[in-house]
Amino acid sequence: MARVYERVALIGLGLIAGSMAHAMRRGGLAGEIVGTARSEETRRVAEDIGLCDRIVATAAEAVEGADLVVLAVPVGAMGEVAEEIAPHLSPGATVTDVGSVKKSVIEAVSPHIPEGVHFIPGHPLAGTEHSGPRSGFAELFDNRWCLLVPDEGTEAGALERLTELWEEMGAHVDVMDAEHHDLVLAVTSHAPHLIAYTMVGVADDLRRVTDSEVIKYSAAGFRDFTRIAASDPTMWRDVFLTNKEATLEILGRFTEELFALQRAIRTGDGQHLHDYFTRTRAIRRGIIEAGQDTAAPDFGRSGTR
Ligand SMILES: NC(=O)c1ccc[n+]([C@@H]2O[C@H](COP(=O)([O-])OP(=O)(O)OC[C@H]3O[C@@H](n4cnc5c(N)ncnc54)[C@H](O)[C@@H]3O)[C@@H](O)[C@H]2O)c1
Ligand SMILES: O=C(O)C(=O)C[C@]1(C(=O)O)C=C[C@@H](O)C=C1
Repeated sequence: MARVYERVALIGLGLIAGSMAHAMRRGGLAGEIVGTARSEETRRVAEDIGLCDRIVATAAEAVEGADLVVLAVPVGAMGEVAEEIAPHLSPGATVTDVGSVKKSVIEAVSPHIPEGVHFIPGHPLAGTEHSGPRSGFAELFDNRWCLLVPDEGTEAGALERLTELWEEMGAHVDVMDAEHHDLVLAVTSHAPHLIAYTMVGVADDLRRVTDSEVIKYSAAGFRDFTRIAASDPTMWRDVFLTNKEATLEILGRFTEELFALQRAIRTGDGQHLHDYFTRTRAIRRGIIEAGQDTAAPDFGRSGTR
């Protein structure tokens, strides 16, 4: 047992906070885990399944005496939660978040952080399409990256302690600046989600138009799209609204490439298609060879809200 924090407050009790609760329990990393969620139903479910040591009604109450506060709500709600908890934070406490976008969360949260409290934004690169208090599991972060976004003023000791927590929860930790984070994630996560949402929408429209069985007989690749497109609508609405610039930049590039491939198909330019697919295949093989294919196993959990 390696206790890293005495009292951890989890604000928002969904997939990520729930998985953190399970992972902290697995490693004995927190003296006490206090949780809160906006909805009474979520708090009741969390209470029923014993997700935390204590469930309280408000975020203000949850952070009292906590040496770590984790904001695990949709990115669009981070600012209002930070404002609510600010007067109740203990001096010397660390506030972190797990939001999928970093620049906008920093802009929304930082102004509320009092003097003497450390704010170290974070983002575990691990998730599923499920959400809610029942969806979390201890293994979610095993062998996955967690990116931390300290600034020049971040106290080394506070960063070390948060790094230790994530490592003890199974993750590899890297440090990145917010702007770079948002661009990288636009490529690796945000644009792919939008493409999946679009592809499933197109198939659904087609089914209505032709009355064919597009979805019933969908092949494996499309099934993967439907998994991704089942992700939480509120979370993803907020991701696109807050990572607007980087996502639009990547979608612009994506559209250009798509047009080039479309043209190659129309003109019968097999060489272009073959070269393109050879290049992308090499990327996948490179990832496997470098041992970086750390996709988490599907534990088949279903989520409720
Ligand atoms: N799901 C993923 O794959 C994933 C991965 C990494 C990071 N994240 C990020 O983690 C955060 C939480 O995501 P999750 O998947 O755990 O979500 P979730 O939907 O499972 O849980 C979100 C929690 O926040 C609460 N909440 C929602 N709106 C709120 C508001 N306005 N004020 C207070 N509480 C509110 C909900 O009641 C719920 O308890 C998000 O910022 C998301 O971007 C998600
Ligand atoms: O596996 C999934 O379901 C995910 O989409 C997880 C995923 C990702 O894109 O990799 C989604 C959003 C996050 O911010 C981090 C991880």
